[in-house]
Amino acid sequence: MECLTEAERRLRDHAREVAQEAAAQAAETDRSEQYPWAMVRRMAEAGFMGLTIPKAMGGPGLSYFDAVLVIEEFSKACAVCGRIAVEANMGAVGAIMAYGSEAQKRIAAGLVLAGDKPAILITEPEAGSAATDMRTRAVKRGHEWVIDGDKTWITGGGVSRLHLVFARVIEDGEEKGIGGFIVARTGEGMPDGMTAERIPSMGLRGMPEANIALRGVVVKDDMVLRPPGGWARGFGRLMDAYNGQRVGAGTVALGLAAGAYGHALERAQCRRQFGRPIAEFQGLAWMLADMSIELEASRALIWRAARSAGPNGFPDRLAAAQAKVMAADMAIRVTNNALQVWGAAGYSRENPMERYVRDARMFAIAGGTAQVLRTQVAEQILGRKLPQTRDGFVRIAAD
Ligand SMILES: CC(C)(COP(=O)(O)OP(=O)(O)OC[C@H]1O[C@@H](n2cnc3c(N)ncnc32)[C@H](O)[C@@H]1OP(=O)(O)O)[C@@H](O)C(=O)NCCC(=O)NCCSC(=O)CCS(=O)O
Ligand SMILES: Cc1cc2nc3c(=O)[nH]c(=O)nc-3n(C[C@H](O)[C@H](O)[C@H](O)COP(=O)(O)OP(=O)(O)OC[C@H]3O[C@@H](n4cnc5c(N)ncnc54)[C@H](O)[C@@H]3O)c2cc1C
Repeated sequence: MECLTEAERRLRDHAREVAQEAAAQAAETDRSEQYPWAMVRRMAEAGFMGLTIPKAMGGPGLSYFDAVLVIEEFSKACAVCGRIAVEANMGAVGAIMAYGSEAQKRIAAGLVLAGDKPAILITEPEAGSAATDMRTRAVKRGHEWVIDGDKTWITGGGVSRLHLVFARVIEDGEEKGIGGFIVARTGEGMPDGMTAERIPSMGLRGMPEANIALRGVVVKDDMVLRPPGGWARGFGRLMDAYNGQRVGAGTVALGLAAGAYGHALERAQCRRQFGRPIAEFQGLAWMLADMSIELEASRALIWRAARSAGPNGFPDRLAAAQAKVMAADMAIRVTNNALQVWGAAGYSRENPMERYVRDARMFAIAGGTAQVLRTQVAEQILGRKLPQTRDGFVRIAAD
């Protein structure tokens, strides 16, 4: 029941083949907590970085659905590589390809096709779920902008070259809305005014997460990303693009859960207790059955969301949120049960099950928590805003 075209199947099989190399280095990447540079070079050579970059910009111009097929294969093998494939095809690069000037698109395409995984800087210490409370400011000064603020939990902070910084736009002394600012690293160090401090994390340890301080970062006017509709609608249009990354993050959750399930299925058939394979015990057989059902359901929602890319070229907001919530919650259950199938051996750091469990935990937090995304789903199906501030409904009533 795959319903893939011949080209899609070929792409998926190619990714599956290269992902075997990612599998071989996944344990060492986790142990060393080092970004897998060699594997990223391999992914770039094989054409998996910048799949969604249009042909006019030197990319293959593939779809979000094609990217999803690739991300799932890498995530089964090494979830860090899966996340790299997400940010090299969605999120910041998607926003720049949709809204950027020719020059901006060329810069982004050049970096990503050469192997860069861009970073998206939204979250702040006091503005996580409430991202619109961000305090980072970009103040217009002549033909340039000066950015000051603090971002946190920035994936790839310190290794990414291309940064898309979300900031409050201050023009003529007035606040206009939230916009995107492109900051690219040209030399070895961080861009002037930007510093990264690594945050030790539970899973996906080969991917640096960082606090990023922005102190007087200067961005030329031609590196400002101007989504259609003006600054007042800037955040919403940037989030349109971000829906692509939500689908990508859900795909990593799906892929790593599928990887853990594959190991559990094998183990259940070769491990024997009471003189027979443990798969014969109904308690485990039903656990495996539930895992397969949840995986197929998640894949169906992810594929539907990836294929939903509307006229703006991005996946549908409701479909993306539904798919991400389902995949994130599912991955926690499936990886945990897969470890259970392995018994004590699953608890050992000498096999990948405990890594899958740690790696799965982030997807119900990052990219919109499972709670916040449920509210987004509710808003879409009810067709009404559900304000989260205490005075939100009072304000709506007053309008
Ligand atoms: C959107 C929230 C921050 C809630 O904040 P507000 O209640 O202040 O905002 P809203 O009024 O709901 O929205 C403002 C504006 O944006 C539009 N919008 C919001 N979400 C979307 C969306 N998904 N798609 C399209 N448009 C969207 C909304 O319609 C309004 O537009 P107008 O002004 O009316 O035009 C909060 O709900 C939220 O999403 N919080 C989560 C923040 C988040 O996802 N952060 C991700 C950081 S990056 C990351 O984690 C990377 C991890 S990885 O990829 O693994
Ligand atoms: C591994 C990882 C990678 C990340 N990468 C990036 C990145 O590259 N770029 C970036 O900008 N950010 C990134 N983030 C940050 C991520 O987007 C935020 O962690 C997320 O949006 C939640 O914010 P918070 O952690 O501050 O939690 P909070 O917003 O403080 O939430 C704490 C708890 O309260 C709940 N909660 C909050 N508000 C509500 C509400 N209205 N209704 C119900 N429950 C609510 C949440 O669900 C959560 O359980 C990353 C985070 C992680 C863990």
